[in-house]
This record gives sequence, structure tokens and C-alpha cells, in this order.
Amino acid sequence: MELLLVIVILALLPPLILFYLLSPKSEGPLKAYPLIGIVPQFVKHRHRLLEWQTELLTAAPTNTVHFRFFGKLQGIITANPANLEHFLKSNFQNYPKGPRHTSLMEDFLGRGIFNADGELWKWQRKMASFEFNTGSLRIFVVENVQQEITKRLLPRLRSAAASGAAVDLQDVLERFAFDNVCQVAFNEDPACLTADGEDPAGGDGLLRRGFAAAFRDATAISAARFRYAVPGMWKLKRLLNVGSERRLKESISTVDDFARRIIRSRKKELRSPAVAAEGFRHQDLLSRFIAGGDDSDEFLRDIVVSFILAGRETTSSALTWFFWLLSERPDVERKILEEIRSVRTRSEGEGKEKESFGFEELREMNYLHAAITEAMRLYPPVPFNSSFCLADDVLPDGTKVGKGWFVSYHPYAMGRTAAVWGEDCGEFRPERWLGAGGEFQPVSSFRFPAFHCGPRTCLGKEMAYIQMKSIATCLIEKFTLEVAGGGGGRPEMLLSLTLRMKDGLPVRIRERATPRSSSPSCKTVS
Ligand code: HEM
Repeated sequence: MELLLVIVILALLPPLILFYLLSPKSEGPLKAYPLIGIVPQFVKHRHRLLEWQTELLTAAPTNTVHFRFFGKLQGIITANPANLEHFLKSNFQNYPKGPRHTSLMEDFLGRGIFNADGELWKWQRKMASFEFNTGSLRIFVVENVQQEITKRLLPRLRSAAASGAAVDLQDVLERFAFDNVCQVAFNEDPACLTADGEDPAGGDGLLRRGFAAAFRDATAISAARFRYAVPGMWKLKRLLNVGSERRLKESISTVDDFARRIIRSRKKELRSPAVAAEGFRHQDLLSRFIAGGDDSDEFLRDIVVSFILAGRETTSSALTWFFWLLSERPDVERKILEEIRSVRTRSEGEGKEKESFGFEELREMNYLHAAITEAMRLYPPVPFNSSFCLADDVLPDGTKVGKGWFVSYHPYAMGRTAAVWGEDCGEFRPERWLGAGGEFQPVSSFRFPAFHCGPRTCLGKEMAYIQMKSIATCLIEKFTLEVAGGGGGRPEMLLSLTLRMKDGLPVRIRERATPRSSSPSCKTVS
């Protein structure tokens, strides 16, 4: 009898030990399994990662959660402003982008500014800051934006209004931003917003549009590498040249061809006798880098790709969500329209050029500025961002961080965290950004990190606002937009490196009846 008991116990022991070892342990709000960590939950929620992480972060006591994946891959995600200040500014040296980021993004971004650390980053930052801080750049940006609006955006929207056909606003805004960043950064006009069939560049125009599509695919596939539940799986696919990795290789090859054409043309122009005699005529970013040191085509290709990435999907993402929010909130749209009309009336009274919005006039539009910023609070174009921890550390909220961990912040969740924005955090309320006199009141970038914070903060913020406010004023003053098939709730989100809409934003456009007989247009810059 006793022997039987011993046999039964011995037989039961291994499965019991196995059960104990394999059963999940609670790690905050998550259950982590031995070896595979939280992978099962990650896989379950992978189609709604932003929302799932937001639920976890907003429920966590200090809005910080520990995530453990396969093997050693682990780290924390936080929505706590004090933590952001610590790792993005005070202890910046301990939190570079790190080897994981570099390896995931290297095929596409090379060693451009978004994928560089240490001296290589510092040098690029210095060169680029110089360019972004020149007053001439602001003028150049305003001029280019206005030209793109009058020559391309308005005709395209007017023809859509006349035909009654729906247009994908996200696509239009991406094309706009792409043209604009190429003109400002490389003095090249890809003419992507030109209506198909009207491209003066003919076959070359098609090539440019192929480039834009390849760029979008390369961005999305590279971003998806961060979300593999099995780390390194993408490397196997790359080795075998199959699936998304094969498409990535093809897209990058198209991007590279076009980037090299831009570089050749810039170099040729810089060598031309006229430019040599005058010195730098075009102080565009690429020309500065060519003159500034490493002018190898490989390195310049990385510069070109980085700046297109910075400019192409960010402003278009912000504006796409902004216009969708407006479609739900006619009261906000009405206030913006009133502000636009009052600025126009005032500038006409001062005898300024009647049909334009220059930099100073855009600056007067506090309510519009607040509404666009509020849209980015709820739908930050870069909704999630990561650094790498070099040495063990403790964050201000008491969270321990180990060497080699990822340390990420989550602007999307922060916009929905009551501890950061109050109980009405989920509401689209531009007024929260305005002082008693109606002036725009910025907040700490650690609370509103849409443009990042600390030494790596966005260099294109002013350029982005000029572009976004110019487009918004023109669209709202001249047209009414109706979301086609609207009433179906929030459009589905698509997480690339930026926050896009999965099916775009189809809208029907009508010309707005203006209170005056002559409809003002955005023709010139004051
Ligand atoms: C609404 C528009 C924009 C938003 C929300 C935005 C946001 C950001 C964010 C989150 C970063 C940090 C990226 C990282 O390190 O991982 C960043 C960096 C940067 N942005 Fe922007 N950006 C916008 C528009 C632009 C534009 C139009 C440009 C100019 C072409 C630009 C140029 C840059 C550059 C050069 C950096 C790199 C800074 C560095 O690493 O030192 N951005 N931006």
C-alpha cells in the first residue's frame, strides 16, 4: 500500500512541477509565462496594440508597465511625464536608440539621424539644426507651402468638388507633405500631388509616384519588424527572401534609386559654374551635408531617406485625424472659421495683401493652433517611441530598469491618462490649450511629447505647424468636407512608424459659400 502511494506521488510529481514552472506569474497587470513571458497576450492583442497598452498603462498605479517577451527581451512602457523627463533629458546619456533599434531599422534608414547614436547623431543634429534655425528657411517653407496649395491642392479639391467624387484626404495630405519636404530639404519637386495624367514630367512623374509608394511600403514593413512576437523571425524571412521581407527589399531598392538621382542632381548643381561663383544659392539641407564633410552617396542616401520620413507621414497623419475630429465637431470647425475670417478682416484693414495668409497671420490663429495641437494630443503622429537602457537605473516613479531593457513612452496613452490631462482627457477640447485671453498656452513637452522631448526633440516643429495651419486655413475657409460613409465610428487605425488610417479618409468636398462676393484664395504670401 505504502509502495503504491510512493509510486503515485512519484508519477504525479513531474507534471506538478511542470505545471508550476509553466504557470504564469503576475507581473503587474500582466501574466508572464516562463520562457515566453507575455507573448500570448501580446499575440492576442496585436491587432489593437495601442488600445491594449493604453488600457494597461492607464490602470497601472504609476502609469508604467513591465513587458517581458522571449528570452532576454524585456523593458518598460510608461505614460508618466516624470519618467520621460528622466530618460529623455536628465539621464539622456544612459538611453540611446540602442542596438535593437539600429538593427531593425538599418536596412531602410541606414545610419541617418533617426537611427544614429553618439557622435554620428551629434554631427547630423548640428548640421540639421543649423539649417532649421535659419530665418530664410521659414520664408522658404511658407512660400513652398503656398505654392503647393494654389498650384496643386486647390485645383485638385475644386475638381473633386465639381465632380462630386469622394477623395482620400489622407492620400492627398501625404502627397502634399512629400512634395513639400522634398522641396525644402533637397530643393527637388517630386510633383506627387499633381493630378494623374497632368504631370508635365510625363514618365518621370510616374517614377516619382512609384518612389512615394515604395517609401510608404518600406516604412510600414520596417515598423512591423518591431511587432514580431518571435524576435529575429524577420531575419529568417530576410535570409530566405520571402513575404514582407522580399517586398521590403524591393521597396528599398526603388527608394535607393530615386534617392541617388536626387543626390546626383544636387551634386551636379553644386559643381555648376554659376553656383560655384555665387557660393551657396540654395541653402537646402542636402547641399549643406554635401559641403559639410561625408559626401559619400551611401551616407547622403541615409540623409535623404531620414528627412523624407520626418516630413512625409507626420503632418499628414496629424491633419487627417484633425479633419476627422472636425467632422464630428461642427462647433469647433465653426470657431476656427470665425477666427480665420476675423484675421482676414483685420489684415485687410491693415492694407495687407488681401488674398494671403503669411506667417504672422497664421501666428495670430490661436484657436486653430490649439485645435491642431489637441488633435495631436489624442492622435499623436508618432504614438509610441523607444530607447535602450545602457546601465541599471531607477525611474522617478520607483520603477527599476535593467541594463539592456527597452524603455518606451506612449504619447497615445498619455493623451488618455487622467493623471496627465484630467478626467476629461478623452474629450476633444481645444479650449484646454487657451489662456483667459484666448492665447495659446504651451505645456511641458514631457506632458505632451508628440514632438519628442530633450536633446532629440523634433527639429521640424515650426515647419510642421506652418504647413498644417496653412492647409487647414485654406481647406476650412473654402470648402466643407463630409466624411464619405461617415457615421460608422472612428476610422480603423493603422500603426506604421506613424499613426495612419487603415482605409484612408474618404471625403466629399463642397465649395463653401463665402460671406463676401469675391472668394479669397491663398495665392500669395505677405
Ligand atoms: C506633426 C509633425 C511632426 C511630428 C509630430 C514630429 C515628431 C517627431 C518625433 C516624435 C521625433 C523623435 C523621433 C525619434 O527620435 O524617434 C522627431 C524628430 C525629428 N523630426 Fe519631427 N515631427 C514632425 C514633423 C517634422 C518635419 C516636417 C520635419 C522636417 C522635415 C521634422 C524633422 C525632424 C528631425 C530632423 C528629427 C530628428 C531629431 C533628432 O533625432 O535629433 N519633423 N519628430
